[in-house]
Amino acid sequence: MHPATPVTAATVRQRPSGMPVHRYTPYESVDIPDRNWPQQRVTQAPRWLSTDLRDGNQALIDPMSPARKRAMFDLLVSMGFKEIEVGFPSSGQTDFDFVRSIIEEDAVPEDVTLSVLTQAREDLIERTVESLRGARSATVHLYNAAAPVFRRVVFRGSREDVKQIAVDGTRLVMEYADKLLGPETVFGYQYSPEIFTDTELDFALEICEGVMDVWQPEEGREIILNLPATVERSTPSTHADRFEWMGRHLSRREHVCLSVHPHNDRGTAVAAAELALMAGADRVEGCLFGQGERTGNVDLVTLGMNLFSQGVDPELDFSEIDEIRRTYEYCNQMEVHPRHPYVGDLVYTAFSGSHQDAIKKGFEALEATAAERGSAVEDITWEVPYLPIDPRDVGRSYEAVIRVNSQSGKGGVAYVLQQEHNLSLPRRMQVEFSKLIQERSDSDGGEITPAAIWAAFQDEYLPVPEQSWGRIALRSAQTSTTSQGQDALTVEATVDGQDTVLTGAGNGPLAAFFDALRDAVEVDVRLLDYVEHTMSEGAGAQAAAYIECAVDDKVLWGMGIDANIVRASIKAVVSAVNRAARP
Ligand SMILES: CC(=O)SCCNC(=O)CCNC(=O)[C@H](O)C(C)(C)COP(=O)(O)OP(=O)(O)OC[C@H]1O[C@@H](n2cnc3c(N)ncnc32)[C@H](O)[C@@H]1OP(=O)(O)O
Ligand SMILES: CC(C)C(=O)C(=O)O
Ligand SMILES: [Mg+2]
Repeated sequence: MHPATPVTAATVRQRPSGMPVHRYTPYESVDIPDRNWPQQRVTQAPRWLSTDLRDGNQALIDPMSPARKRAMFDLLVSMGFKEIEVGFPSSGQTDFDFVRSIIEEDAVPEDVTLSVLTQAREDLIERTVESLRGARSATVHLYNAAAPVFRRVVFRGSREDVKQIAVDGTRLVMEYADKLLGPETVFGYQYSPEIFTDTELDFALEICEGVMDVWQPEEGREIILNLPATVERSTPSTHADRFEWMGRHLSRREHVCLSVHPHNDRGTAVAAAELALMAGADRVEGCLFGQGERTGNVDLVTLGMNLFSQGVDPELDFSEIDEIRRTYEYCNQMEVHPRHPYVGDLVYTAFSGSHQDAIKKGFEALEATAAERGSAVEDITWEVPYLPIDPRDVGRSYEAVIRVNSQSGKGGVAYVLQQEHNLSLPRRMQVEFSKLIQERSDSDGGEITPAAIWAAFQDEYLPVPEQSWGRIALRSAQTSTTSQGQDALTVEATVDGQDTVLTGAGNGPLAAFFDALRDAVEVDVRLLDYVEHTMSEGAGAQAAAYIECAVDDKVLWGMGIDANIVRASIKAVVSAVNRAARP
């Protein structure tokens, strides 16, 4: 026996990377030992705000044109977003005009609230509120950075100074809203201490309280406090701790809509949002497919679909996910990665053998359960290995679920033949044929398309007359009964290039054919296994016959398709005999 060499800490010798680790500091944890969030579950959709037209748009090399903005806005509305951040109107004419256009063209449904972002500067606030004239429902979203480095280098002021910017900004928003907006506008307010993630918790709380003292939230007058991970710096768990801490300490909590706005710098924005919801957040801001500054905002499609896959209605419609993706790509001129959760080209595809086998069995089991219960497959709980959701629920077909390459096994090949040609190959025949496909993919490399699989299958088992090969080409077959009660068979065929009539008798048409082959063709055929099934229903239906036999000293499968099951099985024997002589 080969002596085992245990892998232990003593034998694994990783080495220091040599990278400048000393330049970075660990993120501070939160002292909240009785945290509740790990026990919580998200059982309903949060309020969603799409910031595709603001945070997403501001991160584009080429910001969206008015036409693209409009296409994005219409998409968001059609998906069911009720809060949409439509721009930064004081940034320039394009954003200002866009906000005006959707209001003036009455493109905003009654139940949709527009949100617009501004810095806490009077001229910008005035212009921002101005852009909302005539809106039915609108929120001004004011932000200023609160983190120490921003206080020091951007605002060059103390905590008190930075808090004052937020407090004054809030007062100015209220004054301009009173001055510029009429009674037709239901007006709301949102404040974000930007860089919340790097802001001391007590100061984030203090600044939010200062803002609330001005806005005076109460019954029917909520305030949205949005705590952004402007740059994601912590683990999702610490982020959740910070949300739980804020939720516990904020006054007037029942009038606060606590909102989470994760960016994805560490690649964990989705987890950060989910854990923040467990920690009490009410609302999520993000973008479709994670568009946004640097590594993006949190991906609202993944978040929503994660809820869906847990049986929670996301209250956003993803049922035509490819349509959403096309509009996203047009508007942002960005491509969705082939592995992007729920939508990428490859996310419902298995190449590897054991996955394909399990998926195929999963589909079969699902159909069997549905039949047993007398329900449609769409109405029973989804449970197919390796597929977290049914691709059809997001408008995808099963076409790409299984694709075949050199890593694929029998399951994948069998699945393709089943799906595309209604052929249910017996298990040992699957093994036989998949070896042939494997040899091909090993020698040619790359993927083997369903068309190529079918061509190989036909060539091997069902040669078409124009390209037929092998010793025997069948032309016709008739059965009758002998005086001794046996089955007699008369077969017209070309054997080794000669037109021949073969006759035989036996216990059943197959035995009769074996008898004929022994006498006239000098091959000894023994039946080992036989499987048949219909390929479709109704008149003109075809049947498939699969025969495993020993032809002289070779064991192999043959296959025949015909409207008549006897002819299908005769063809299957011919297929096996021909294959036995194929080099
Ligand atoms: C994390 C985020 O996504 S925040 C949103 C970021 N998005 C954008 O900035 C896109 C749109 N912005 C713009 O087009 C421009 O910034 C404008 C037109 C709004 C303003 O441009 P400018 O007037 O040139 O100012 P700029 O944006 O460079 O800001 C610099 C000044 O504003 C101050 N400032 C920055 N943010 C804020 C704020 N939130 N509140 C108050 N003052 C602020 C800075 O301290 C600086 O002041 P200083 O000139 O006295 O040093
Ligand atoms: C303006 C704020 C909310 C922002 O986008 C961020 O901090 O990431
Ligand atoms: Mg942001």
